[in-house]
Amino acid sequence: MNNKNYIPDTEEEQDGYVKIDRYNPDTISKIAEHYQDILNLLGENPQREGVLKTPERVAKALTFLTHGYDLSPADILKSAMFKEEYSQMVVVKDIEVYSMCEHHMLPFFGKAHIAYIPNGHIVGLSKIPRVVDAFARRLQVQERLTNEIRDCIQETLKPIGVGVVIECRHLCMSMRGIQKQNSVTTTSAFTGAFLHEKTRSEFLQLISSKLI
Ligand SMILES: Nc1nc2c(ncn2[C@@H]2O[C@H](COP(=O)(O)OP(=O)(O)OP(=O)(O)O)[C@@H](O)[C@H]2O)c(=O)[nH]1
Ligand SMILES: [Zn+2]
Repeated sequence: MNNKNYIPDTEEEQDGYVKIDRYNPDTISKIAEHYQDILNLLGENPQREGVLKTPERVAKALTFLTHGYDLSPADILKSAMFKEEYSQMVVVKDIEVYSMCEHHMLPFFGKAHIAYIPNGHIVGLSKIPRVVDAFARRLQVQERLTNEIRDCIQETLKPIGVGVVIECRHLCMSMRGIQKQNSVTTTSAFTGAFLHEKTRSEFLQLISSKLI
């Protein structure tokens, strides 16, 4: 897998990535200590009752919000692949996405729509949103998130093609910076059959239809 965000299996594969003991109390309290300083630097009184436990809360929240670093999306898919002769498009749409932009560490959130055409194997449906989460719960840009999901499904399940569309709002563009409240960013990534107009149109039509 040509992807630097994957959790490496061996030391040699690490390529600069440090695996941390995410839920270790020492790690949480180290992060919390930094947040105590940050509160001070921001003009808050860290001893004020309401924010006394805030550094620890933030540390726990950030630990959760980045837990994707500990997951191997390929292994998630491999855990539920089944031999099946279904050869039509499988679409899982409206998957909630919560991620954080790597530039400002502010949330971006929205929906992912994912499709693949099986090539002898299908995957457990829940594994697709799990793969989305495994990549989203890291510091990201929407474009890389989109490509990583596509590449993981293509390389692991080896389907006839994969389609990924993600639509998100970025808080770094609404709460601050340019302060545009209604802009939505759409990204897409395709492989195989989805590179052809007809298949791609079917996918785009299915994700925009309201069947239920
Ligand atoms: N392409 C892309 N850009 C992103 C994403 N999330 C945030 N950004 C952008 O990252 C850019 C960082 O630009 P900089 O000029 O270094 O940062 P900045 O001074 O805070 O920029 P402004 O947001 O324009 O105030 C901004 O244009 C953000 O809108 C993303 O998922 N994809
Ligand atoms: Zn940002």
